[in-house]
Amino acid sequence: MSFTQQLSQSWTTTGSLLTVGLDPDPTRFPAELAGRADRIFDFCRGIVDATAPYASSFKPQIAYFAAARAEDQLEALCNYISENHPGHPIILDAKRGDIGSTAEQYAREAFERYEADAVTVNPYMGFDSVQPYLAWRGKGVILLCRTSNPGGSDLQFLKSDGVPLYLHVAGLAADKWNADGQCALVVGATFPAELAAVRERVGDSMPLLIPGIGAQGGDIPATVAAGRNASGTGMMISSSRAILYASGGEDWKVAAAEAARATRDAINAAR
Ligand SMILES: O=C(O)c1cc(=O)[nH]c(=O)n1[C@@H]1O[C@H](COP(=O)(O)O)[C@@H](O)[C@H]1O
Repeated sequence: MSFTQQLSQSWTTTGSLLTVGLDPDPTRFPAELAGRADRIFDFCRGIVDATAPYASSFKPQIAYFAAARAEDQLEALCNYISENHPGHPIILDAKRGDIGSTAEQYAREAFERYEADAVTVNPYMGFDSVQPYLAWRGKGVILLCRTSNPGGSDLQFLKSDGVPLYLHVAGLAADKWNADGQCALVVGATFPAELAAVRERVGDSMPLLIPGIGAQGGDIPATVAAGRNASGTGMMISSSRAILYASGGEDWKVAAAEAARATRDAINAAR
């Protein structure tokens, strides 16, 4: 089954458009995990099991694992999610971008080493830098379009032929690069007007990964109104810190579950 099909199925079976972002920062872990060799894996496993009933996918952020020399724990986590929550696709947030020969290695890293279902990719270097990911048939390739951070405007809002760069990216993804239906786009919840413009440009079938709710302050009703497709789906609405660190105490799993449930419900109330 392709990533897009997995995602649609997961939206239906879980009744949730929430993606739980896995950005494990050991300085914010609960005291009970102190001193454990595999504490990054243990923390993420606790979060995954607690939030799976309220989420449709998981998005591990590779930098948190690599910075802690914990890529082995990311591998173990991806295996754990596939085995224990097989209906929840894994989106590896890596934001890679490089010439084709190097991109081939990044694609192997995402799809062979970590067995991710989709990966985030920076499209700035053009089609030959994206093609090696698309060569993995059925895998999702999620291209940065209008990112959630304020500095994203520095380049993404520059106009060419009267059209901002982020809409050129949306157009390329929709019209030229999506021959096998593998493309999706990242658009921040912090920019609902641009989110609406991207949805209008790409139509109903392209999934949008939407970070920026929770810790970055994006408005959930405005996000859903701008980003949903005609069936009220089409969105992976992602939250990391607001769920992961809902409590730093003994109740960390219960608090994460409650934050995920509340976020799912707020999204569904706006659909
Ligand atoms: O690709 C992403 O996931 C991403 C794109 C973007 O435009 N903004 C953004 O915040 N992200 C990621 O989404 C997560 C947001 O985390 P929280 O702000 O804690 O929910 C981080 O892992 C970011 O790297």
